[in-house]
Amino acid sequence: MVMTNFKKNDTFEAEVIDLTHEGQGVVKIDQFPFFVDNALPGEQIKMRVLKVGKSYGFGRVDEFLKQSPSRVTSLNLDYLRTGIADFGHLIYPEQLKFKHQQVVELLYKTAHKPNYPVLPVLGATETLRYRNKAQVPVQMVEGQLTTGFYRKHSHQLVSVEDFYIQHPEIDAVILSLRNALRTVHVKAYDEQTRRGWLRHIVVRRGYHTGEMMVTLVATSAQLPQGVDTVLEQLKENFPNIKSIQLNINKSTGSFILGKTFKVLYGKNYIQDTMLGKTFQISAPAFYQVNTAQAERLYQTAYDFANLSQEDIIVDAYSGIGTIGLDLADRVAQVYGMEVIPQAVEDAQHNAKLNHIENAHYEVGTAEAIMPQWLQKGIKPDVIFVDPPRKGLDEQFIKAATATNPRTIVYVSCNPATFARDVLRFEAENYTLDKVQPVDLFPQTHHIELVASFIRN
Ligand SMILES: C[S@@+](CC[C@H](N)C(=O)[O-])C[C@H]1O[C@@H](n2cnc3c(N)ncnc32)[C@H](O)[C@@H]1O
Repeated sequence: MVMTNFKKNDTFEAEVIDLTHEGQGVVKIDQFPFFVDNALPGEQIKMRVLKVGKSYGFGRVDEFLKQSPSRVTSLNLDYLRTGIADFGHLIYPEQLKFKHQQVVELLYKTAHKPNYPVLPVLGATETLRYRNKAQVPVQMVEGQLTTGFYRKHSHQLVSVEDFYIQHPEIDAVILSLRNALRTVHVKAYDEQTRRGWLRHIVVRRGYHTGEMMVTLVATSAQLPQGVDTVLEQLKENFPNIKSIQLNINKSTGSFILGKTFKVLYGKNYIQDTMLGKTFQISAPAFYQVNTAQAERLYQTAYDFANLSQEDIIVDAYSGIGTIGLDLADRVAQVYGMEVIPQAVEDAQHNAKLNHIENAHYEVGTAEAIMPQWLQKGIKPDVIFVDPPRKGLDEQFIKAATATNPRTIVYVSCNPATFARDVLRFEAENYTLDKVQPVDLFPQTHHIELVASFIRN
């Protein structure tokens, strides 16, 4: 019988038998599972019970009795506590094995495909300091404006100066800004009292160009005294900064960005290149955070598509047009759709910037626009989809498959929703062909993949 009369602070000696997809160790005491931070499979630990629920509990490591040879012992544990690097305690080759196994298991459990031959994960060369974007919360800690990251599942700020997986110039801008804002006594927003001005600092940096954009997310358009001088100094110290913007977010919710942007310095975008094409990226638009690995991801997507010069292509969930514009020279026409209007403006501008005349982008949801294109008689040979974490909408899948493309190439940042969508494509007579995970997020539990479906 499963024993459930555990109490807080009970201690047990146990072996860690597994890892959850978010990087917690799994321990079973009398069949009852506990999830334990900073514990790796194969490790023997003395575990202290923190919390007990009906069917599982949480524990913490009081002492390691035996550590795993795959453990990174030098990791600053704040990176685990905040989730900045929730796999950072595991050596990189083991991270890749675990991510591969996760995709195999999801295809088995959700899509009923035992032992699917998922290709080995394309690992990154740069496994640290690779992120081209930071979104850093700001809070008053002991009376001082502080930048850092929230402790997992909370809004309690842990002060961080070295963000470990972000480009060092991004960290330097955040630190310099924090120090200067302290000198002019800017107050961070307080979620309880709803007072204070600054909520987040968002920094983007083009991987190939080095161009930087700094966005201050604040509660009002009125700059507190001294901020204009701080920003003047910042752009002098960091000549790579080409854009400084203010984003107004008055809400009480947890969305980082509000709807209104105001340019304080320079342009309302920065530029970067991907696979040799130039892209304008505006503040609200999506741009993959690991450019080097995203280039390998897109290259794999093109290889899976077997493109020919006569092909008509749909680039669904197109963002600023990266997937469609990088391949436009190799095909007849590209049609893209995307829900964020500024991203579509970027895509249209990016087509011009790269002298591309055969790419057309529309604002709207993929699930609304794909049925319209079906009605209009657009007949794509290949459809690329790159949805957010929630995956594809059923209405989109029905309309997309009804246009009868020979191949559908699916770029996914969430293997769980991808596995669900595999069943939906199979119901419409498309068979899963190749699955290639690509690690865009070293040191974290996130995994990206590209897959192809072939018409039966
Ligand atoms: C993972 S990003 C991919 C963007 C682009 N393909 C790239 O590689 O940079 C997903 C994109 O889908 C957009 N999006 C979210 N929901 C959408 C929907 N229902 N219809 C169309 N686009 C949507 C987001 O704004 C975002 O730009």
